[in-house]
Amino acid sequence: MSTLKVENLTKEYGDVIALDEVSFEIEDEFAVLLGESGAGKSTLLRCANGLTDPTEGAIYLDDEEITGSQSDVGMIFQQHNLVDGVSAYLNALTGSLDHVSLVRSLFQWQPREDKLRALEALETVGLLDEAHQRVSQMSGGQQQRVGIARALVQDPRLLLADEPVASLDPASAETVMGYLRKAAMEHNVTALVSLHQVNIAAHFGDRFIGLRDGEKLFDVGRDELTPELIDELYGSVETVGLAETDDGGAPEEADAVEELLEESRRVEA
Ligand SMILES: Nc1ncnc2c1ncn2[C@@H]1O[C@H](COP(=O)(O)OP(=O)(O)OP(=O)(O)O)[C@@H](O)[C@H]1O
Repeated sequence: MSTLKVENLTKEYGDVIALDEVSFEIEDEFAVLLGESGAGKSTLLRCANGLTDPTEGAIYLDDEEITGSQSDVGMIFQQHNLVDGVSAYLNALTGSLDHVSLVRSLFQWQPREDKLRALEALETVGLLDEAHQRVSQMSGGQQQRVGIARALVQDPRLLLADEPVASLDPASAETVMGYLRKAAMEHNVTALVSLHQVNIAAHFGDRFIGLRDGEKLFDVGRDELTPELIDELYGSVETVGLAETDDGGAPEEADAVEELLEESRRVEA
């Protein structure tokens, strides 16, 4: 159970305003950051992870201001950032490196509870049977699941993921997102995930925050994410490469999103 509060967050890089007074609060939710390239998604996640200092405003995790890298914030990257030559298990174990050094983890001189946590995390992402496989021999989707396990071993209060499935094929992307959501739910962790793929976002998110040119365009729940909002967020159809229907009506992806949303509402009803 955790609350992430983003308060009037502004980040400037010289003349570029990457984030402009963005505010929202998420609590025990699986929230998705949407927006086209350059909208400010990565900058917001970097501020939430303490990797970047805001120019103005602040981010709070359970009322404590985030000021610098925090061990209770787990981060999942697009390029898994794993150690290739070693097993999934040892990679997961490195999630607890705030407690002990890399050398100790490689020689497995690690507390028993950390080892158990690494195995439990691999089980959460469906990789317990592959624990001793080298990550270099795993698929991109499996590697990303190891990345999720590693973040879980940190025992985080907040999970952040920056385009975690951008480099995966659609089927693997769905699988990885399923495990990411399961990981957040099972561990009661608030999650903030940036995604390009609107259909995947609609399938997995509880909450959607749309950024455009560094400003918050919307902050809506599952029932309120409409094709019109998506259109407004991405501007022209060409911008996101969506196909327009023959009659010039709603883009095909917007229709697909609406269908997905209806389906998830039916399932929840
Ligand atoms: N270190 C930096 N120095 C200067 N400008 C930066 C830096 N990082 C980001 N920017 C600028 O800030 C704006 C927001 O970038 P950001 O990477 O947060 O967007 P994004 O939504 O994550 O885009 P993408 O989906 O392409 O990663 C962009 O105009 C970008 O060029």
